Amino acid sequence: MKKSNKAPRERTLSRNNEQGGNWNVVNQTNETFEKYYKAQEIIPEAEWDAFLQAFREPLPTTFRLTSSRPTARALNQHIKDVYVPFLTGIEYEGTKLSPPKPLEWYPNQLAWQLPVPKSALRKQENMRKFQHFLVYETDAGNLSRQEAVSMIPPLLLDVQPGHTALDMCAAPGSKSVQILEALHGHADDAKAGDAKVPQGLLIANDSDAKRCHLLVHQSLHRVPGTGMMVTNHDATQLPSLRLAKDSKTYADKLKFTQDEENRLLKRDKAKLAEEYDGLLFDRILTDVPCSGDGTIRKNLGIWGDWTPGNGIGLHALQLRILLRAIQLLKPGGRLVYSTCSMSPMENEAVVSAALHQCPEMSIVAVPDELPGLIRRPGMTSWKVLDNNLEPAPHPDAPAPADAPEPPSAEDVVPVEQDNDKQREGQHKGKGKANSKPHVKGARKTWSKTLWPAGDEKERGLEHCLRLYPHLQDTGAFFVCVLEKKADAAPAPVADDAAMKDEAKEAPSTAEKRERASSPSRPEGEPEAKKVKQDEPVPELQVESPAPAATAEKAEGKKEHVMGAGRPFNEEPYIYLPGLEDDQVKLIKDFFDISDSFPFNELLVRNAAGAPLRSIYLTSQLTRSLLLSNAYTRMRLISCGVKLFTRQESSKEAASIYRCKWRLNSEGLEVVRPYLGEKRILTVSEETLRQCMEEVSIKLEDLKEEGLEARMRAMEPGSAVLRVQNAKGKDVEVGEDMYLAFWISKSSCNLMVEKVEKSALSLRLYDEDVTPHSKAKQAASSRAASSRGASGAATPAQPVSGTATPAAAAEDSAETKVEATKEAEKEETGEASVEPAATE
Ligand SMILES: C[S@@+](CC[C@H](N)C(=O)[O-])C[C@H]1O[C@@H](n2cnc3c(N)ncnc32)[C@H](O)[C@@H]1O
Repeated sequence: MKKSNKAPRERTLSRNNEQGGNWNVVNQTNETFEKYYKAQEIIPEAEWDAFLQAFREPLPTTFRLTSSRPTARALNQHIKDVYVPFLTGIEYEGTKLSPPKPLEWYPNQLAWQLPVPKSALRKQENMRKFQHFLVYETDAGNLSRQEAVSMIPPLLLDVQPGHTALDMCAAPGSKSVQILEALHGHADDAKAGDAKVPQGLLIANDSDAKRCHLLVHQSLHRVPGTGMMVTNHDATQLPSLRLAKDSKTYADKLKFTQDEENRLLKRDKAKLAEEYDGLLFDRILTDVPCSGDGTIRKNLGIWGDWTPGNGIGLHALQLRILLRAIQLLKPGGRLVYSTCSMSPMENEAVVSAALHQCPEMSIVAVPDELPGLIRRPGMTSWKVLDNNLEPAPHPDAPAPADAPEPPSAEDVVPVEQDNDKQREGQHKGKGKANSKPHVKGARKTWSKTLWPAGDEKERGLEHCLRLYPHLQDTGAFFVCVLEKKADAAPAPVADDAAMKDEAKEAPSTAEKRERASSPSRPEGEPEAKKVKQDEPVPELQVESPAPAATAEKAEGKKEHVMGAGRPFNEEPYIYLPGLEDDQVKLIKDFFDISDSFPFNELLVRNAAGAPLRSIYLTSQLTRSLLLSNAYTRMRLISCGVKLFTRQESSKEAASIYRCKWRLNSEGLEVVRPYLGEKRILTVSEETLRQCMEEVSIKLEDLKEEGLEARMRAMEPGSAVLRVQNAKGKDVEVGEDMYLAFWISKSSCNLMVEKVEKSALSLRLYDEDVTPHSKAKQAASSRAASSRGASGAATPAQPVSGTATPAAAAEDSAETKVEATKEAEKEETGEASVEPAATE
């Protein structure tokens, strides 16, 4: 690992401004942190210095390729052929850099590590090309920048194509993307001629609605999945979804209406069980909100904020989330519990308490999975210490009157380990989670579940994985793989079926009952007993306010009420009547789509249920779910893949096009195996380059011989460009490349998002030849020359915590705000693809 040249215990907090000022320095020490973890003996004494020193080093840059994409292999080769030599020998802070190397434990070596922080990529002129490569390929969905340790939980989840998977706390979504990739299968495993919409299901859930939208636009849009749904629930109260046993139940339905939901409300359980199963999952990820001290290498503010109470405050919420996950897991199913924290209060204590309450669960030892990954065993004993590092008062022992109260989640702001924007100095914990001194009359006791039960060895707690920064130059992480006995009691039908439409109605009696008995048990209730399948968790040994309140407060939105009763204003998804719909019929005919395409799984998103702007595709299972549950009860934020968008054009131009629907790039992969040759144009690499360089090309200007005639012979409208075995400057794509295209009466153009086009250009030609990039370059040189002419002075030193405009611009690219905006434009019909040529 590269050692920093700076004073060992200080690091620049804010991004350096490009003019070279250092303006804020963090003291990277915290005596309580050190004493606490020493007392917990989380690391052998001999490793202590290396452990601590590693936390003070900046985190290397890591990224992984989208394994389900056909581009994965070629792109990996491109990195080896182009970027490894390019980065070899580059100097950073006076030291020659070692080039990127694959993470040896990552399957097929599709993940990479570069021993410089992300901020260095931004700052260093000679690394910019690589930085642009990362930004563009990320936006194009071909790679994800993600912390190395954060890649581990989804890998250990062992998701297989066809599984039903649930990600309980999913935003911003890097792990959901990995799960989706696994559901789709590795691109190399796909057989030629495979013409199948991938089956399987991922429900990615998060309690924060804004973060759910981020999840859709920043992450999931990169790996479009027909079996993908995003929901917005408090994970401790995630409703059990119904699944009709017989597809006849919904055969004629296009929408599950509120009336039907209300009718179901009146059914008794037995009748309901005759018709519906409760949906259970093969795989569940619980990457719970946590205090996040494992991210201290990038969240420098934690150095100042850290207290033992931060971890203790979230223990109750974490346990409730895990218990709800266990209820929703299929017998024989696998569950991964993970945090980016090191405190045993958030890790082993949570797992141990869940195992005690759920004897059908056990820890899976995974020593042979991810060979090459250096891990340390889970702890089998630990101490519960208050903020003064004194033993906390056990609830069974008489506590002195001045004993401190336990910290609660209200006082902690969880850290999101995959937030691209580093919270340097902005960690909001601010050390608030201090165990409060006892206030007369309002005494809270410490939860028993914080303490080891004494049988941690027998329960196999050492099979948990602890990842530490000095082992492989990563952040710290905790991962536990659990499985449910195959012969565990089968789940009864979802008994929360009686929940009413949360958007419009006051909570029903059933809801109130559910909430009262759900994992948010208020303090003072009796001891826990075995949790039964698919019932709200009845009794837990946890003490803290209801999670609905705690999680939101933890997110800093005190007025916001989570869960049932919270407003829900999303548009409904409604299925089209398949080939009975005129527009679907037209699309089938125009694109020559084969009869085997699942036309009944096409749906739209508007209350009228009409194909107005976009047409989506879901998997069969998603369709069954949507037709078995009111979407408001599911709190469905997003689902499926957008396949077709109506191309708006002037009235005059519109008369030219018989079919105004264009194929979306994101849906092309899904629909392509079903397309006949009618709308596919095979072109040369020269034509591809010409299309990349120009916004729109007049047909007579096409250089490829005979191409103009071929295009004129086609009906105007959406088409697909095929470049066979495309080769670029240094790269052999090795696959046929398919790109969305538009042919008008006298011109044509690619229908590919600007960023995706730039990514492709960089990969093929080693430069961005797109008009978008040329325009940007021209604008920046105009700006530079006008600055030169006006003799502008060096900008004033920015105040602490703000970034220079250049850094801010890079940031926004990195946090993909732009991508979000683009995606939103797509939603509103303002497509970010190059406009179709007008007539
Ligand atoms: C550690 S982050 C998850 C990171 C995510 N798995 C990833 O890889 O991108 C924790 C997430 O839990 C969410 N969260 C907090 N309380 C929750 C609750 N009660 N139910 C569901 N999600 C919750 C937060 O909004 C946050 O997005």
